[in-house]
Amino acid sequence: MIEASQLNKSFDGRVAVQDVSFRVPEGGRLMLLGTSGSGKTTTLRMLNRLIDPDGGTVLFRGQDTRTFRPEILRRQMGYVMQQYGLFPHYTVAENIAIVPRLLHWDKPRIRRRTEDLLRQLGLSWDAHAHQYPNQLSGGQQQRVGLARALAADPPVLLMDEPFGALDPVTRTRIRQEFLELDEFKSKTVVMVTHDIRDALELGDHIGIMDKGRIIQMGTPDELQQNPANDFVAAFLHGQTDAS
Ligand SMILES: Nc1ncnc2c1ncn2[C@@H]1O[C@H](COP(=O)(O)OP(=O)(O)OP(=O)(O)O)[C@@H](O)[C@H]1O
Repeated sequence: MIEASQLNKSFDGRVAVQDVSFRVPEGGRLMLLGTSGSGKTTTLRMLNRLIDPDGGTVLFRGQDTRTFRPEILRRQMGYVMQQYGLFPHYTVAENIAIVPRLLHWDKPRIRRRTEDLLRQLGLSWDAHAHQYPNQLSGGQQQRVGLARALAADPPVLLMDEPFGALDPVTRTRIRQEFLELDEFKSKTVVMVTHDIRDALELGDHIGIMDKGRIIQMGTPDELQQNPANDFVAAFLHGQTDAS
C-alpha cells in the first residue's frame, strides 16, 4: 500500500532523515516511535508530499507519489496533525466538511456524513456542530481533528502525535475510542508518536527512530523480546528521555 525506499532529507545541510525504508500493507498500522527531533514528522510528511525528499521514493499502491498531483494524493491520505490543526474561524461542521466540499459533495451528503462521524466519535450535531474549536475541550478537538481526516473516507490515515496535547487520562480514553472505531479499523495507518503506550496499543509494527534513522522495525512483541541494542531496550522500558 505504502512503500518508502531510502528516504533522505536534510535541512540547511543538517540531516533530518537518513535511509529510511519501510512497507505498510493495506490495513497495516505502522508506528514511528522516537525521541524529539529523530525525524518522525519529516518522514511522515514525505509520504503525502508535504515535504519532498532529497532522495528516495515513496510508492502508493505501487505508483510513485511524484506522479500524483499533491492534492489528489493528499485526499487519499487523511492527515491528523499535532495540536489538532483545526481552523479556529471555522465551526466544527465547517472544519469536518473541508475535503467533502473540495470534492463537491452536495449539502445533504455532507450533513449526513458529518452527523454520522460526530455520533461515532461521541459528539452530536445539535451540541457541537456549530461550536468553534476554542469552545471545545482538548479531547473534543482531537475527535473533530480525526473526524475531519476521516470525512471523505480516505484509505490511509497519517497521524502526527494525535494525542500529544492531551492529559494522560484523556489520552488513554481517546486512544481506546480510536481503537474501537470501525472506520479506524479499516484504515492503513502511519502514526508518529513518542509515547510507547500509543505504539504498543495501536501499532502492528513499530519503527524506532533515532537521529534520522529507523534503528529497529518489528512487531511490538519482537521489539520487546529482542531489542536490537541498549537504546531500543531503554526506550521501550521508558528509561530514556522520551519528551
Ligand atoms: N522545516 C525545517 N527546517 C529546518 N529544520 C527542520 C525542519 N523540519 C525539521 N527540521 C529538523 O529536522 C530534524 C527532525 O525533525 P522532525 O520534526 O522530523 O523530528 P520529530 O522526530 O518529528 O520530532 P518532534 O517529535 O519534536 O516533532 C530536527 O533536527 C528538526 O529541527
